[in-house]
Amino acid sequence: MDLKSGSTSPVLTDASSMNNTRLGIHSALMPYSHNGPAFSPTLFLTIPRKRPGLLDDVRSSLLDAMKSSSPTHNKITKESNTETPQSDGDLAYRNWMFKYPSALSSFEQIANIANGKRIALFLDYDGTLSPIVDNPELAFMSNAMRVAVSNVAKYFPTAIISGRNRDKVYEFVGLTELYYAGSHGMDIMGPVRPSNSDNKNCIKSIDKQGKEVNLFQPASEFLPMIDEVYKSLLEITKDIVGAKVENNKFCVSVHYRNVEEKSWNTVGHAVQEILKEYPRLRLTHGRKVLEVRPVLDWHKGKAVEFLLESLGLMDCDDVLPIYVGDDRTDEDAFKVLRDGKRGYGILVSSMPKESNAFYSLRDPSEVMEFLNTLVMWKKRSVL
Ligand SMILES: O=P(O)(O)OC[C@H]1O[C@H](O[C@H]2O[C@H](CO)[C@@H](O)[C@H](O)[C@H]2O)[C@H](O)[C@@H](O)[C@@H]1O
Repeated sequence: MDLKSGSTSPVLTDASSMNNTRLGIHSALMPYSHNGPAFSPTLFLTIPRKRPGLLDDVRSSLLDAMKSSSPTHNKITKESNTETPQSDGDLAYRNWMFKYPSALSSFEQIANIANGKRIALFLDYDGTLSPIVDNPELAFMSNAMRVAVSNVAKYFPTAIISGRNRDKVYEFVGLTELYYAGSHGMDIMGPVRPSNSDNKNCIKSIDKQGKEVNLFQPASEFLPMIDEVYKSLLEITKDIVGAKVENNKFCVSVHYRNVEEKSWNTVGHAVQEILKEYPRLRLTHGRKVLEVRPVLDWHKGKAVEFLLESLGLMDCDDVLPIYVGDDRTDEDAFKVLRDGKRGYGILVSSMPKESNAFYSLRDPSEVMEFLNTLVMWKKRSVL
């Protein structure tokens, strides 16, 4: 693969730095960017030096970030599997939807733009295909959702891009016809292409069906380090009631969803203590989860570009990538699509929040409806 100089910021997406310019005409109507994939000559980020004496600031800002990492885990309603907004919140949500219209009510607009184009679909897993639940081991997707994903994959190349261990997300989804990227895109199983044959991070492998595939693991050298950190995190958090550490192969998740709020500081502090020993690892945030990952210029947005390239869809004017996700880490993918003026990010959220996405869906049940609508539209258009 051709490694070109990177244009994507290595800094985690921050609402205040987002380009919120809402274009009168959707950027997907504009010509595609022909800049090619934004791969850095070196994948490593520059580690910013912290000024000494800022530890307290760092700690309190970590706690603030932990508090704002996910809407309060309100009771999940049986019908919609959503974290129900308050009634004030409803008004705020409706106002927010002017900026991020529903991908369902805007479907006709999306379909008009997609007309004559090949859609490539990228789906996050947790909070997008499966509802957010207290126990990450039980975050199953429904059978109806599985059927919807399977149907959509019959018409469009479809990939799941998750923060989880790739094997784990495959176990949850269980569909062989998809492409899978785990560890926030640091573990991609995709098709073999001549373009990736000379990339040192790519190896040919055989998938569970015996098909030759390409395995892209840009963080492979971090594997022993991540294992070590996983064990240390298990040890250091073992007395924090409700804390859960998950090994996601090239990153580690430290869940605090089930930890009493008064102990969140203890969780954050424990993770920071471990990280002091590992300057080549960094901390990012998900929904009530702290994630430890390599200081590597690689994220879900780069994974989208990598997959588009691997599928031979990268520099094609007639390809429309759509990425559906709910989390901060999905913002990297939304940003890549927005900055590249190629396609749509769809944010799954039942709460207003700033995003680089163009459209919104409220919860996984709306994601399923959107997937089914895409399939119906495609079926009609091929008649
Ligand atoms: O990229 P994703 O597929 O969205 O994965 C992100 C993280 O998802 C999981 O954690 C989240 O979902 C859990 C189950 O609903 C929930 O309990 C937790 O609070 C959420 O943060 C997963 O367990 C993590 O490893 C992923 O990184």
